[in-house]
Formats: sequence, structure tokens, C-alpha cells
Amino acid sequence: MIPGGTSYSPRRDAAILIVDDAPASLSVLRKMMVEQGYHTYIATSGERAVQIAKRVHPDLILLDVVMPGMGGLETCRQLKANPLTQRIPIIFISARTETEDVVAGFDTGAVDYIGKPLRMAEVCARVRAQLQMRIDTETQQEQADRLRTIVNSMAEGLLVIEPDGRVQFTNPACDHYLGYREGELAGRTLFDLLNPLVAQEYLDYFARYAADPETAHSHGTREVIIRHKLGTSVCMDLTLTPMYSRQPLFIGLLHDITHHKMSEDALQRAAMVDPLTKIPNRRHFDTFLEKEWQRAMRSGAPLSLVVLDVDHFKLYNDTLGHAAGDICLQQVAQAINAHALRATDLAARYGGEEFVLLFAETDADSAHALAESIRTHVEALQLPHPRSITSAWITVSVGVATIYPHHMDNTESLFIAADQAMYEAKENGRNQVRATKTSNAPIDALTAMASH
Ligand SMILES: Nc1nc2c(ncn2[C@@H]2O[C@H](COP(=O)(O)OP(=O)(O)OP(=O)(O)O)[C@@H](O)[C@H]2O)c(=O)[nH]1
Repeated sequence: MIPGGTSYSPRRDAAILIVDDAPASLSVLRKMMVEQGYHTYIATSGERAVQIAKRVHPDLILLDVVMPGMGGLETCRQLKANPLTQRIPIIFISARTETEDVVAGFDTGAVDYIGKPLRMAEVCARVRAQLQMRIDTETQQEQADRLRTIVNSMAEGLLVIEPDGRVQFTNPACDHYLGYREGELAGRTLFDLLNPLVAQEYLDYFARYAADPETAHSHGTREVIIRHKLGTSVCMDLTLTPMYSRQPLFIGLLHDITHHKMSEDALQRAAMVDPLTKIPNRRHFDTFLEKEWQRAMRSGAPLSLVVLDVDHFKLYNDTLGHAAGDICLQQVAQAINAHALRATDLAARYGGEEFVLLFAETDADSAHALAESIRTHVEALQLPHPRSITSAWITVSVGVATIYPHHMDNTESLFIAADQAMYEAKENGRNQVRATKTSNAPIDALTAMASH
């Protein structure tokens, strides 16, 4: 939009307002303009000229300087003072051609000054030149307006950054994303917005670009954490493109990916949870075990693994149906999960009707006690198992292994030991806890324990 709210578009049949109190010169000028294909309006006084100009917005005004009443200079002043008419180019036409007359004409805002007697070809050429200039200016203005509208209404945040990392311009979306008022970010540096290491990386890139624009090209898109004005962090994609005008500048486009990030996190969390029982899955457990194993190797603390398998679960499914089996697994899972109380404990569904628990910094005795507690908890749920030969209720067989992690060993050996103990529990009548010793355990921690 042009200031004043009026927008123009280039016109072939330009409209020209001719202002002259002398009917003879008025009619000569008019005839000439009409012959050139222009549309004409005429006014015989300054006052009338102002009225017509406000109403019809001509593309050009040919204005006589000496008129009774309001003269040409005053008419020009009034037209330039009014936002509706101030952009209309005015050419003075006058027999007064002293230097001070011409200077006064230009000083009031005229674009040209033609002396009488008129040389018609010259008048036409000057009119044509002014109309062409007006069209060029309007085209540039329209392009600038269009660009401004795009920049102001785009959803992406836009920053123009100077080679020293200073922000030169931001659009409303950028201000909004980062919590700033209009213009408030201008003058701040990348160090106000980004982690210092990341900001420095950008500055290094700017320097590389300044040294050799050919090889630096585009910096591409990267995920950045930007400091919101309130101190919180906003996760965004920042696409940086160099632009060379009078000096190198960098255009940053910010795309908000907070929501995308949140769903990515949710997906990541979902990938770690067993969908049926809502407790951690095998993948989560394996990662956790690996981490705790490394930690225990450094600290020298014992690591205990408990493996649980629901007894006669095939029979349970066959008797009560798969759906009942699912509900049963959910209840058993909750009972087991209730025993993973510390940050270094983790219960998981390892597959089918098999569950595992890791107790870090837990020796064999404590692990055994915990396993026994879980076994009684499951039995106490009193989930009827009508055809079980072990118990009237759902029960679990539990194997426990404790190890002092060592770089010669791996998590596999811990699993083998716990599984072996669990199979012993099955073979010995189910619904019981068995523990097995691992080869590298210190003597005082050897835990060949059988219970129940
Ligand atoms: N309802 C249900 N059943 C499952 C699920 N995953 C595995 N199972 C069943 O669990 C049963 C496991 O049976 P088996 O491995 O033969 O062992 P079991 O019947 O529990 O007998 P023991 O382990 O010897 O006491 C199979 O029938 C599987 O179909 C599940 O997500 N839902």
C-alpha cells in the first residue's frame, strides 16, 4: 500500500489535468494532449484544480504559474500537502522563466518547469518522460509493497543477519516465535539467541562466505534451539541463505518444529513401551541394561537380573480365551512393575508371557528377596487359573542372577544365568524363585541360592 491508502497501476491512457486561466492556452494544450492519446481534465483556477485532482487522481498535472486567485505555486503546495494528491507529478507551465521562478517551482515540489512560448514537441516529450518515470516508480513501489506483504504475512520467521552476526531485520512471525515486539530484535546478535558454540559456527560460516562466496554457497537447514525472550527454549529449523546486495547479508528462515518435536518425542517414547501392558518393552530394557552394565563396570557394584515366566499360560489362554490372557498379562505386568521402585530398577515385558527386571546396585540376597516378593504379589492377585496343576491362581516361575560386570563378560551371560535359574524353577514345580551364580562373581557374592 502506498501511504495514504491509494494504489495505482500503470495506465496507457494516462489522465492529465491541465490548469490555466487563459482559455486559449488551455485549449491548445488540451488539443495536443488529446492528440497524444491522453485523457484530459481542465481547470481554470487553482481552487478548482485541487478539487478535481482529489476526485480523479490524474497521472500528471500541467499547471500554469500565474493565475488570478490562488496562483500555481500555492496550488502546487496544497496538492503536495494532501496525501491524496501529493504523489501526482506536476509540471509548471509559465511565461515567467527567470531562474528564481524556475527554482521556486521546483522548490514547491514540481517535477519540471516548461517556459512559454511552448514548443509543442518539447512539451509532449517532457510529459511522456514524466509519465514513464511515474510508471517505473509505481511498478517498483508495487513490487516492494507485494514483497512487504509476503514478508509480513508469511508463517515462517524471517531474519536478515549482517556478517558480524547482528540482526538487521525480523518479520512479525519471527518476533512472535521468539516473544519480541516489532523491531526489538534489530541490533541484537546471534549470541543473544543461540548457544554460543552454535552462534560461533554461524559466524565462522559468514567469514568463510565473505572470503570466498563461490565455495560457501548455502548453509542449508539445521535444527537449532533458540532462546525465547522469556528465557525458554524454542526448537526450530533454521535455513540460512547468503544474499549479496551492497554488502553480504544472510537470510534466516525459521520454521517452528516444536509440535513436530513433541510428536517425535511421543513416538520415541511409544517405541519404548509395550503396547499391551504399558510397561517398558524389550528394546527399552536392553538399552537400560547396557547402560547399567557399563555403570556397574565402573563402580564395581553388583547387577541383578530377574526373569519371570507365567506358569501354564498356554493352558490359561486355551481355557479362558486369548482376551482373558491379555488382561491377565496386564495385571501381572502391573504387579511386577510395582517392584521397580528406584531409578536404577527397570521392569519390562520381554516377550509373550515373559517379564524381566533389572536391579542395579543390588546384591544376590536383596535380589532374591525382591524376586520372592514379586512372586507372592502375583500369587496374591488371585487370578483364577481353573486348570493349572500348580495352583488355583496365576503364578510365576522366577529366575535370579547376580553379576559383578567385568569387561570379559557381557549382558548375555547374565541372561543365560537368570534363564537357567528360571527353568530350574519350572522344573522344580513352578511358582518359585531360583537363583544361579555367575562365573565372575566375587567369592563373597556367589549366590547359588535356592529357595521356597
Ligand atoms: N493372551 C496372550 N497370550 C500370549 C501373549 N503372548 C504370548 N502368549 C501365549 O503365552 C503362551 C506361552 O506358552 P508356553 O511358552 O507354552 O508356556 P506356558 O503355557 O506358560 O507353560 P510354562 O511356561 O511351562 O509354565 C502361548 O500360548 C502364547 O500364545 C499375549 O500377548 N497375549
